[in-house]
This record gives sequence, structure tokens and C-alpha cells, in this order.
Amino acid sequence: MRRAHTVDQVRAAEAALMAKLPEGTLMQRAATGLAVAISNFIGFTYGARVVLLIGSGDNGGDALYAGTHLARRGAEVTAVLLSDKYHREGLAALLKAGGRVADGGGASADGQPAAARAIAVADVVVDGIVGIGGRPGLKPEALAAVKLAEEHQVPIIAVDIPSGVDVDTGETPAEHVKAALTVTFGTHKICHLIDPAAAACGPVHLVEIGLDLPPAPVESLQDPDIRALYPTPTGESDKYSRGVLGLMAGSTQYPGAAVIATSGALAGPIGMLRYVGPDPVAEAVRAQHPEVVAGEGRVQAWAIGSGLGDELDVDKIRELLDAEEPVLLDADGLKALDDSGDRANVLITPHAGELARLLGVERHEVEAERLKHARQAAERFDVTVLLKGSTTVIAAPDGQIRVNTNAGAWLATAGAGDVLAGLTGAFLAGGLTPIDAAAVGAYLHAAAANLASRGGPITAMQVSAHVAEATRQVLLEE
Ligand SMILES: NC(=O)C1=CN([C@@H]2O[C@H](COP(=O)(O)OP(=O)(O)OC[C@H]3O[C@@H](n4cnc5c(N)ncnc54)[C@H](OP(=O)(O)O)[C@@H]3O)[C@@H](O)[C@H]2O)[C@@H](O)CC1
Ligand SMILES: Nc1ncnc2c1ncn2[C@@H]1O[C@H](COP(=O)(O)OP(=O)(O)O)[C@@H](O)[C@H]1O
Ligand SMILES: [K+]
Repeated sequence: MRRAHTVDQVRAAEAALMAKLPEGTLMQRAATGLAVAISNFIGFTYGARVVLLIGSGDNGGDALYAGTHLARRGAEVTAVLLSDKYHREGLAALLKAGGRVADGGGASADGQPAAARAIAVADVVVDGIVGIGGRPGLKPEALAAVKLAEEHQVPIIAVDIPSGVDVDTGETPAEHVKAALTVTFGTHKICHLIDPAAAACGPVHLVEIGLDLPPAPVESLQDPDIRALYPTPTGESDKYSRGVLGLMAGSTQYPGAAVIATSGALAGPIGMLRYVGPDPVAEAVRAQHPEVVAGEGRVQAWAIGSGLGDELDVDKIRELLDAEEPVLLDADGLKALDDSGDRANVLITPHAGELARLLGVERHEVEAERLKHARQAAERFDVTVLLKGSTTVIAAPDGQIRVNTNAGAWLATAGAGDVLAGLTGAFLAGGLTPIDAAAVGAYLHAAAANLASRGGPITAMQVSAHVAEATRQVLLEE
């Protein structure tokens, strides 16, 4: 499980630990881990040219002490002080180890400020501008230094967070660092897991510093969590006890959606699938998947909505929403959702445009503030929300948040959402709660896409065809 905590939680845990340790211990732990990560990133230390962008707080302190470690091992370390306030002891240590300070202002012999010259030829720039104490955005001097690094294609390693992003929401309302690597301490922060900020982090490396943390408000499941949750059949299982899913998807307008959603559902843990829809569509489904049973019958859960087009029967869908069995509601089916009734068993799977419509806001607002809008919809409709996109955000009505970050961008292909609806519906039918079904479905969907893609284009049917192998890899891994 990858866990992300809020700034307040991290500060409280830090204060409790600091009270028990000699002063400066935590920063030294952080800086040592940071120095190792920087060395590993560059691939060498002796002679490496490292520029540190130093802001006014402890984030700069981390960078200065990491620079000190590197300078002691022969790196050429230059600190660029972006504020009159900076970590004095950290800078003194760096200078003692042979590092230097480059002036951002005065021109040197070649007419360029020393800081600009150092950045232009650096192997790496370390962003110690702000950490968890930062507000979104970059001040002009910091922005100029960051732009210069980008111009010269010098990779930036972010200390704790890419400066300028909103740490607790993952929003990026203003200019920010785009890191090639982020080295964080103690726990993940929410901006590491939720886009658009997550995309600005690059890979995130976590350095343990011994914090004792409370339960995390945001979690991201990993292989062992998926393995523990997967409804694996036992010797006692039969096709009914494994779960039967009812699928109401596709239409004469979009028959393909029924076929694709079926392929997703059959790749899940269920024992049987019942397809409910127009006869010609049911024929198309059975032509591809002869194991499907057509027509209504007893089911443990429903997946409703993909490709229903204008042929949706709102009354019928509302009747199923009011029934006891859990329902996954996707795409056109979302038009039947209202904010009345007990919907604790309902999981909705909108993309940003569909969620925007449900909430009466613009799509770009949802994309910019994914966590906020997913939470809002969960609360307003009393449902679990799986918001699709580059990072999938799952919000339960009780406030729990899960995030899926393993999807590659090749997954953004027509029909991929139908596969997800069928597959995730199958986990509901297999007995998982809406939030667990959503998390396991999104994870295996993305893992299957990555297997199918291996860096190249894919179709939705190729995604469903790789779910079995992705599942096998997760279940059989030690
Ligand atoms: N917590 C832990 O467990 C550990 C924490 N550690 C490290 O400490 C870091 C937190 O340090 P921190 O508290 O000193 O805050 P930090 O982010 O460096 O600076 C905030 C200052 O910057 C300013 N400022 C704000 N926004 C700005 C902006 N957009 N652009 C420019 N300036 C801006 C603002 O000052 P102001 O402008 O208000 O005067 C504010 O006071 C943390 O991320 C981690 O790296 C590790 O060493 C050990 C374990
Ligand atoms: N940039 C992206 N990176 C990774 N996955 C993405 C990205 N954009 C979309 N996805 C995923 O691709 C799928 C697309 O679903 P959807 O938008 O419903 O498409 P469709 O309606 O054509 O099936 C979802 O699982 C979504 O999370
Ligand atoms: K930073």
C-alpha cells in the first residue's frame, strides 16, 4: 500500500518524533537519503556538477546538507540562494565541504550571472525552493532559474515535492517545477499521487525517516493489496458462488460496447455473466463470447450504462439502483443517477466530462481539481466515484480516497472504459465493496493495458485479453 498524508499530519508526526531525537536528526536522515538518490540518478558523484536552488525554509536545508554529502565525495556543488533567508547551518556545512555559492545577480567575466552559468552546464538541478511549507506558484527568481534548467535540458530533482504545486490536493494553479525525480521523506504527500501534480513529480522515491503516522486519507493499492483482496475461487466454489454479473450495456446504436464490456467482465472473477439488451446486440455478444447467458435472472451485481446511447431505460435503471444488489453505473447510464435514496451500494465510473455534467461544472474544472470534484460527487450522490483519467481517483461517501497511478497513456483508447466497467462490475459481483472493487478493477485494467502495450498502441479488446495474464502475475507473485 502506498499511503499519502496531509501536510498537517506530517508536521504533527515530525514534531512528535523530533521531541525524542537530538536536534537536526530528521533533516540529516532526509539529506542522506536525498544525496544517495541524487548520486544514483546521475550515475556518478566525483566531478558531478550539481546546482542547488535554495529557498527560505527547511526544504532548502535538506538540499544544502545533501549537497554537503555530495561535495565531500568530490561533486562540484553550487548553491543558488533565492531569498535573503536560508538555512544558515546548512550553507556553512556546504561551504566547509568545498561547495560554493553562485550569485544570481552580478555578471561575471563572460557577462552571465554565475548562477545562470552553473545551471546551464549542470548534470542536475536540485529543487530546494519550497517543500510542504510552500504555497502554489514560484516567485520570479525561482521561476527564472527553473526555466533556465528546462531550456538547457538539465533534469531537476525535486526535494520532497516539485515546488509550486498544491501539496494537499494535487492541483497546479500556477507555475511549478516539473521534476525528473522527486525524493520525499517519511510518507507520500497527496500531490505525489493525484494529477496534475503527480505528473510533475516524475518517479517518486520515498526515504524513510521513522515518522509514526496516523491512518492515511489517500491510499494507492499495490500488488500485495490486490492479491489480498482478489476473490480467488476455492475448492468449494461453483459458478454461482463465485458471483454472477448482470450486464446492461450496448445498444443497436453502439453494439460494440456490449461486446467490449463483456470481454472485460469475463476477464474478472465471476462465475457467470447474464447479458440484458436488444436481441441483435445479445446475438453479437454471444457470437464473440458463447459462454454468456442472455436475459435477466438472479445476479449478485449489475454493470449498467456503457454504450446505451439514447436507448437507456431510466425507470428500469432507477429500479435497479434502488434494489439491494450493488450497481456499477457507467457512461450513458449516469443520466439515470439522481441524488435521492440510499446509494451506498452504487459505484459510478465517469470520465472528467461525465463528472462535470453530473456536477454542473466545466470539464476543465474537474481536470484541474480532480480530488475535490470526486469527493463532491461522492458526498452529493452518496455513491462511490471512480473518476477515470491519467490518475484514477476513487472517492467513497465516507471520505476514503484511493488512487490508481499505474496506467500508461496508451490506455486512453475508445472502449477502454467499457472494459473497465465490465471488469470492475465483476469484482462487485465477486463480493468486493464498491471502493475495493473500484481499486482492484482500475489496477488490473491498467496492468493489463501495460502488458498489452509494452510502449506501443493498443485496442480495448487487447486490454481485456491481457487481464488474465496481469491477474496471474499479481496472484502468483511472492
Ligand atoms: N516534515 C518533516 O517530517 C520533515 C521535513 N523536512 C523538510 O522540511 C520541509 C519543510 O520545511 P519548512 O516548514 O521550513 O517549509 P519550506 O517548504 O521549506 O518553506 C516554506 C517557506 O517558504 C516560503 N514560501 C512559501 N511558498 C513559497 C513560494 N511559492 N515561493 C517561494 N517561497 C515560498 C515561506 O516563507 P515566506 O515567503 O512566507 O516568508 C515559507 O515559510 C519539508 O518539505 C522537507 O523538505 C526534512 O528536513 C525532515 C523531515
Ligand atoms: N492519459 C491517460 N493515462 C492513462 N490512462 C488514461 C488516460 N486517459 C484515460 N485513461 C484511462 O482510459 C480509460 C478510458 O475510458 P473512457 O474515457 O470511458 O473511454 P471510452 O468511453 O472510449 O471507453 C479509462 O480507464 C481511463 O482511466
Ligand atoms: K522542493
